[in-house]
Amino acid sequence: MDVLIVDDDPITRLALCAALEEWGLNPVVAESGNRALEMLEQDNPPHLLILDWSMPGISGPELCKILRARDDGQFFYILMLTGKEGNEAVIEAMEAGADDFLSKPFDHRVLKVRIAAGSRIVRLEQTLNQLASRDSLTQCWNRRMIDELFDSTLAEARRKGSALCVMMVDIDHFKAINDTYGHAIGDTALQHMVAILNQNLREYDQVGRYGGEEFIVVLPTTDRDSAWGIAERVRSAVEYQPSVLSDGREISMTVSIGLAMFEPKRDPDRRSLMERADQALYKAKRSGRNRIIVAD
Ligand SMILES: Nc1nc2c(ncn2[C@@H]2O[C@H](COP(=O)(O)OP(=O)(O)OP(=O)(O)O)[C@@H](O)[C@H]2O)c(=O)[nH]1
Repeated sequence: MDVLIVDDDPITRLALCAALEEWGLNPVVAESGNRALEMLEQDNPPHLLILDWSMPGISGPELCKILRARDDGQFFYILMLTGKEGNEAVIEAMEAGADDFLSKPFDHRVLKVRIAAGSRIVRLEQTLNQLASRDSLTQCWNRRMIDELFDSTLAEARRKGSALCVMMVDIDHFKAINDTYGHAIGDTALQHMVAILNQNLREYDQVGRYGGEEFIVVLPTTDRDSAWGIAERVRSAVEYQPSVLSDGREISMTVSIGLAMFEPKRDPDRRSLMERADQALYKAKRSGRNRIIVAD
């Protein structure tokens, strides 16, 4: 687990780094509150912080308040490690948003158990986050999360004037797979389908499970032609890569795809774009399945 040490004193930073490494953690350092803030705004920041109180620029308590006021849903466990001591300092630090408080000089064994307690809370929070945002069968985003990601991707496309496409992907005659092989094998087929999607999409494309066998894929910075290419790659991969069971049986599937491109004047929000993708999917189903239809 990454642990961010925020301290302006190089000796303390070195000592903390050595201790954390010894305890199997991965220290990351910032020499000021301002630098820490920059680092915490990047992707995948550390979620466990050891924070000094008095530093040039943003102080420890100020940094706590800034992080607690953010509404990006990121969780940080903050241990304030400071030369200050006494109840007043504890109260001030924890009112600012610190989760724990330790005075310098500190006993290494006490820091170790406090960090262990913080790690447990960070892991618990990560588990909760995973449960709340992922579909438990396929591990792609669940409906609530993909809606949220879709909204923010759409807002960004509108702001930057960049392209955005969405595809609704639905397995053809999935009921027949369940009826023929049973529900458990139907589940395996759904997992296979998501694996194929992940293999054929880019890192920044987002896949969500929208209903039983219906998936939505949000394709940022993608124009209609590129989106068509991606959709065709997915469609043919599903057709030609059957799900192989442990006993060697192969479950063949096909998918129908409805594709729609974001048009700022026409699409005030996610719903109208999805409706067009949905209508295109419906046409794909009605006109024979195993095909892609692009919305008008
Ligand atoms: N195994 C499994 N089946 C599911 C799950 N969720 C939904 N289903 C099944 O998915 C099937 C969807 O069937 P329909 O909506 O009739 O669609 P279809 O058979 O795929 O037919 P078309 O979409 O018209 O090609 C139903 O039989 C549901 O029971 C799931 O999590 N696991």
